[in-house]
Amino acid sequence: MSTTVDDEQQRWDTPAPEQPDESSISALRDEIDHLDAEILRLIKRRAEVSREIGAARMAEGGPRIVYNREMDVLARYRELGPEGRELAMILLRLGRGRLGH
Ligand SMILES: C=C(O[C@@H]1C=C(C(=O)O)C=C[C@H]1O)C(=O)O
Repeated sequence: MSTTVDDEQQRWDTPAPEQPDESSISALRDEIDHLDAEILRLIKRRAEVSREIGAARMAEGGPRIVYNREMDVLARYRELGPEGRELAMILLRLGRGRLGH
């Protein structure tokens, strides 16, 4: 494909997209690392609480799963789209089994 004079002109006229510089990328990565640590902590705690409730309920002869509560959890993550549903399903699964195994 050959370039025309107009293409060349366009290239000069179009501002380069804003690129974060190295130091802002590094700061943003630090924020991601911090967020991941927090998310992991919260996920572990959620699984713990969920298993505690499940164990208490089963000790009283109740069911392991309460579907209407699980539907509420799925609805909560709906704003994230299909991935939100997957995420909610994973959170529910983590509350049932051994964490991370
Ligand atoms: C934690 C509970 O037990 C189970 C786990 C749930 C959860 O992890 O959110 C929701 C419903 C139940 O299937 C509960 O009943 O609230």
